[in-house]
Amino acid sequence: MPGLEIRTRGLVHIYHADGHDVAALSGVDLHVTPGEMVGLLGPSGSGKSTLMSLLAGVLRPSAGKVFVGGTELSAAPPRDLDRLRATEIALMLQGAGRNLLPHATPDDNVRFAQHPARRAGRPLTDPREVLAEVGLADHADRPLSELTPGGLQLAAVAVAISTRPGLLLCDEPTSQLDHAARDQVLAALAHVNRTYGTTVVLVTHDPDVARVLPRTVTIRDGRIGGEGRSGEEYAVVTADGFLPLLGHLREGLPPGTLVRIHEVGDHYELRPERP
Ligand SMILES: Nc1ncnc2c1ncn2[C@@H]1O[C@H](COP(=O)(O)OP(=O)(O)OP(=O)(O)O)[C@@H](O)[C@H]1O
Repeated sequence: MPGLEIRTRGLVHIYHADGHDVAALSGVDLHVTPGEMVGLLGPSGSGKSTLMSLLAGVLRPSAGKVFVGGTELSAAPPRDLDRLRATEIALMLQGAGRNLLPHATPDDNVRFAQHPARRAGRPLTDPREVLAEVGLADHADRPLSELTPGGLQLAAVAVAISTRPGLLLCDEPTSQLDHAARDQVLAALAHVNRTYGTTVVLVTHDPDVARVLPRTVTIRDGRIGGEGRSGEEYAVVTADGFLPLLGHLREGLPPGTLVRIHEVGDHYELRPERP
């Protein structure tokens, strides 16, 4: 199916654990157009995995809205969410093994992942063809134990794309892989994005991966802290008119710094008051 659009409005997610509330996301407004390939960056604990779970309909937001394609996930009944996850939205969890049946072959894994879509009568691609697309044609019938870490991750990609989803969400798909395997996994994701127009969102900590993506979104403290487009870094004005400082500016402008903003021709200058 064609790529799905993502829109979030004021997305807030609070975990309640051990009598504490943890605000993982504090107002995220994100728009991803159909067929985009976007990297999600940000320090550990900034809320990336939480955002992925909300985009997959695995979690419901505490406040705000999530739209994927024509569906408001934040309001959809569990049955609709189950159907979407079985057919149109694929979530690759961090760690290839969490996405695979350990005692089955790659071919069996793809076939198993296609089962709900098959029952729903959707047309499906032959598992062999799906595996060939990610470069695993020769490993279709091998036990998973014979696959390299890169091979396992490619098998997880095959499982994720087995129903030709419109949205592919990947949580750190290249972590703990050597450079060659990382590039193979990235190439497989880029192939799916280019060939089928699948919208791809992937979390990464790897600057080399971020560099080759057309767009990156950085999450910081549960908010969008900046965007990168073709190697250029941008701050993004929030829906309520705030402008987060980009990482390196934060160091020079500690909390409480008074900053004057001057309009100079076609641009603006920030002038901090120095004590
Ligand atoms: N199930 C949970 N219960 C309670 N708090 C949670 C839970 N999951 C995540 N958190 C907290 O929510 C915040 C955001 O976590 P999240 O996993 O979304 O961040 P992340 O950016 O994906 O981190 P990492 O890069 O380490 O995977 C963190 O403070 C984390 O401790």
